[in-house]
Amino acid sequence: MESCASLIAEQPHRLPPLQAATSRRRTLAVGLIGPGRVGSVLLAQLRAAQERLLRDAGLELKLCGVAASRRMWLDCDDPELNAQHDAQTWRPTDLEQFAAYVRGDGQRHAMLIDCSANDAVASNYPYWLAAGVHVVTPNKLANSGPLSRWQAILAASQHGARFRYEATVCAGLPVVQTLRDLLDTGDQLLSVEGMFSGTLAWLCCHYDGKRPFSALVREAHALGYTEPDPREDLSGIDVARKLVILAREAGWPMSLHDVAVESLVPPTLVHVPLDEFMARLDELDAPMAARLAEAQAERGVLRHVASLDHNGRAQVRLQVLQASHPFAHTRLTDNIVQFRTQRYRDNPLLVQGPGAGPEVTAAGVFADLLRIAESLEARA
Ligand SMILES: NC(=O)C1=CN([C@@H]2O[C@H](COP(=O)(O)OP(=O)(O)OC[C@H]3O[C@@H](n4cnc5c(N)ncnc54)[C@H](O)[C@@H]3O)[C@@H](O)[C@H]2O)C=CC1
Ligand SMILES: N[C@@H](CC=O)C(=O)O
Repeated sequence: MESCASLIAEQPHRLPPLQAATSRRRTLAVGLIGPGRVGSVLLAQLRAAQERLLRDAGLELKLCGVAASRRMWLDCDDPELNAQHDAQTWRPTDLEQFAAYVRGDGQRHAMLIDCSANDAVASNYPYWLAAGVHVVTPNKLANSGPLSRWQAILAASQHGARFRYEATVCAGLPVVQTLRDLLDTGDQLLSVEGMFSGTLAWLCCHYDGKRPFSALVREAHALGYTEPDPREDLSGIDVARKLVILAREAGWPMSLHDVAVESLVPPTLVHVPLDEFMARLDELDAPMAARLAEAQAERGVLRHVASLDHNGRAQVRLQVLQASHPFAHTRLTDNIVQFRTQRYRDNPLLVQGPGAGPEVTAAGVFADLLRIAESLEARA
């Protein structure tokens, strides 16, 4: 990855018939942090949509910069600068400088998209929002981390700049927005139950004893379903974060330590470096074979299930479900979220579909960008 131009390569796209020119032309300067599996797909999606958005919606997306953990590239969208070698070579990552560059003189609309899984990046959100820069992210650490930081982010987003994070829960599925709509229209959340891990859903569907569990984890990692460190998925922490995000959305001041989590990571592998964990993945095979045998003896299936209720009870665990259970028939990376509310007390509201993978996650982030863009006033 040497140049920004190569990070956001041209994508083929079909154009719909020309529509009326827009009366509300807006420019949105965008900086992307974390061009990994999700971030690089998002860049391709944005690049592919740029011309259509300008023509059909009057929205000019200016892709101003990309920052990875050690290197950043600025001026991505400036053809004149792109033609000059120097402007396109990387420089060491400095997020303060990066944010200032994307924000510009403060007169234009600006947005930072955090596609990292990094806590230090999330710590910047209150400052970026306070400086008028919109923030969109699939990174769960801000919403499920320290309560005081999350409250600082909410406070900073009350003054104009907006913060959106739909893809933090079940990737591209409309889960956060569905809950927001229920609450904003006066409903009350009673409980949430479901399957919130695309990785664990995929592993449970594929694990029938023919291939070792470790081989399937490696495949899920290669497919981009797992977190950068798959222990986040296997330990149940990633799902616990999603429960905390939904609980806080409902106004319940919950934290990670309030969630009872069953981990599938053997204690001997919890603290080893990621490389060593991946090399020793086969240590998961015997305990998982025992869990599968238990499920088969009960004529059931293994499913990774989580729940949260209005009394603050929250848990994440691997369960044996009978074939008659609605969660037993999910496919591939399917997530299910079952909201029980005052209105949907007897017959819960369900959201279901693929809950992991770079394409669907990037699209969830992109949709957040568009919702913010819809609310922007005309400004060059
Ligand atoms: N893969 C999926 O299906 C889903 C992922 N997510 C979230 O999306 C985010 C990205 O996931 P992946 O793309 O799979 O991860 P990844 O590991 O492929 O990419 C992460 C990127 O962040 C960059 N990065 C790390 N620390 C940084 C720092 N301090 N400053 C700037 N950049 C930094 C890395 O260089 C890398 O490019 C994570 O927060 C993950 O939880 C959310 C929903 C679904
Ligand atoms: N690793 C996560 C990705 C989405 O949050 C999962 O598998 O659900």
